[in-house]
Amino acid sequence: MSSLPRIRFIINPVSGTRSKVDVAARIKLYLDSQKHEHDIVYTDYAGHATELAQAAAAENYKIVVAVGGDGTVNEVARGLLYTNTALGVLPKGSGNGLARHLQLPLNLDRAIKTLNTGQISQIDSGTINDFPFFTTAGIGFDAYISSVFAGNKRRGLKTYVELVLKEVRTYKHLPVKVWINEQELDTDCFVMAFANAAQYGNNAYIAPLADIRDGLLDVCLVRQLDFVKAINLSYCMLTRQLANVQSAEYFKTTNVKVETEELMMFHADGEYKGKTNSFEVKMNPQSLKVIIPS
Ligand SMILES: Nc1ncnc2c1ncn2[C@@H]1O[C@H](COP(=O)(O)OP(=O)(O)OP(=O)(O)O)[C@@H](O)[C@H]1O
Repeated sequence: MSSLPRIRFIINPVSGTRSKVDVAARIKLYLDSQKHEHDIVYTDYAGHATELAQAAAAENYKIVVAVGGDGTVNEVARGLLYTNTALGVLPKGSGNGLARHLQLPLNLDRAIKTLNTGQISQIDSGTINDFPFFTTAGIGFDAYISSVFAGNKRRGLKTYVELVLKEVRTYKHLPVKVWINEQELDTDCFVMAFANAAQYGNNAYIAPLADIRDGLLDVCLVRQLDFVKAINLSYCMLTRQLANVQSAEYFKTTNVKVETEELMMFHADGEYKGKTNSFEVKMNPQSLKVIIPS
């Protein structure tokens, strides 16, 4: 039996908006077979990627590569938390927030080649009510958008922007109580984003100061929003200026608690998780190994 380090590719066959290139053929072409052995498995259902990743970690695979969008990355990464197996990413989603934050190539062939030459690095992860996240979690408007997007057959940035512009006019802020950095705030909340990585994906920077290795959560609170402020906020997100705009408040912390009278929606890495009225968000420093460009 060969003693080369092993890589498992976990492909989500339903992710992505782009044409389906033959990923298996590209891996065969560009992965250095002198350095690694590899196998490829496909997910059969939502949640399957976590089981496949856990099994690979238990068998001491060196790297498990998520082939899909941030939903697939989340499922694979969850299965690798606190193990010796590193996460790789071949980005195939519409946002690719973690891949962009880690400066991984978005081009498939170059992303495969990075696995030959890359280095292993440790990053933080977070949890919202015990659901792990690696880029962002949130309550309020962004969770609402995740819930609508989840039921939408059309994917991609254009669909997402159209949805935000339509829904922002009618979505209402709610009163919340927040415990953060030994402060207690009674405030309105249109959206509260908890960021491990700087962006949602698509270079929309909700937390431009976020460092994925600092053990800290970057929190962005927007108390109220109207259409004009929303345009300004979107511009600031795309130009990395959100940490110092008037319509948003920005905090760095290790954990946050939020309580609401009315049920509020929440998401982890853009996946809608449900509604509740009590939230606890925490950091898990240095909890995941990832492979990044050298
Ligand atoms: N075989 C499968 N059948 C149905 N759903 C699956 C399958 N495998 C994975 N999933 C689910 O597909 C969902 C979407 O995956 P992912 O986020 O990777 O792609 P995407 O939605 O196209 O990308 P993006 O979020 O960037 O738009 C995940 O929540 C995952 O649970």
